[in-house]
Amino acid sequence: MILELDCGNSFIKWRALQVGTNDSLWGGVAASVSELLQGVSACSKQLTRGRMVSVRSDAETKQLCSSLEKVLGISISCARPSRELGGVVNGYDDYARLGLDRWLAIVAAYSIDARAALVLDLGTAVTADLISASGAHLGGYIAPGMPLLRHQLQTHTQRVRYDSVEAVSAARELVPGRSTAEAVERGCLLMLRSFVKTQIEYARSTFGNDVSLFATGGDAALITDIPVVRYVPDLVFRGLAVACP
Ligand SMILES: Nc1ncnc2c1ncn2[C@@H]1O[C@H](COP(=O)(O)OP(=O)(O)O)[C@@H](O)[C@H]1O
Ligand SMILES: CC(C)(COP(=O)(O)O)[C@@H](O)C(=O)NCCC(=O)O
Ligand SMILES: [K+]
Repeated sequence: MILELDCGNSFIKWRALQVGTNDSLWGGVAASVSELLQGVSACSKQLTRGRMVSVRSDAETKQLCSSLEKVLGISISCARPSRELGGVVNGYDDYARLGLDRWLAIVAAYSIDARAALVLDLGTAVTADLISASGAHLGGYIAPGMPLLRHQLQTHTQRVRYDSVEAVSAARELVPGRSTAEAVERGCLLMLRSFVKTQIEYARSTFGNDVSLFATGGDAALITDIPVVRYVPDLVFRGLAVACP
């Protein structure tokens, strides 16, 4: 079995796959390395190798990779930047600076549908990337995601305070908020959704209606009701399989 790891800025997503399939028998979301090891321990005996993508610093990525290799007794290959992969050409002036999670999501989107696409990834940051029908990455956008939006308000004000239980129930609707939790959660959610809708309008004005809209990331569920957005939770993992076959 192969261990796949996607190290974002907030969480490490992982899953274990039977080699040659896309069916994961185990998987999870870990906030720390110890939580990751705890989760992986259920299937660690069956692992034969691993592959990893990380947007953390080179030093942290290297350290994480080598400690996992040691503990699990497998070798782990790490996705590296490239100018071209799977028929997609990286659109950055300096291709190595494009976030690897963005790059792999783009490559995966094009491997699913070789046509023009908008790829949205909603995590710590929210990113939007455009690909032409011929596989040219046109570039993209980076904005704060939900965790950063609410955190900025809480850290730069004195009275914006509420607990996580209030936050969960506040976000169920979008009508004007009648408490701090409702006002902030709905305000941030509206910002996020407006960003996404603007990206969709831009993609349609660039490519016409012949464009696929992909969404992934831990907060993608917040926008999947927007018509024709295709939610692919494992988009980054699918790209990782192309980068590290
Ligand atoms: N099981 C989960 N554990 C943690 N966060 C989750 C989970 N499911 C959804 N989320 C949401 O995912 C967001 C983080 O998304 P993610 O794509 O993991 O970010 P990153 O790649 O930046 O680490 C959080 O804001 C949280 O609301
Ligand atoms: C934009 C990101 C911070 C998104 O990270 P995430 O929200 O998935 O943790 C990451 O892709 C990154 O660090 N990119 C490097 C800068 C760039 O893509 O231009
Ligand atoms: K992201």
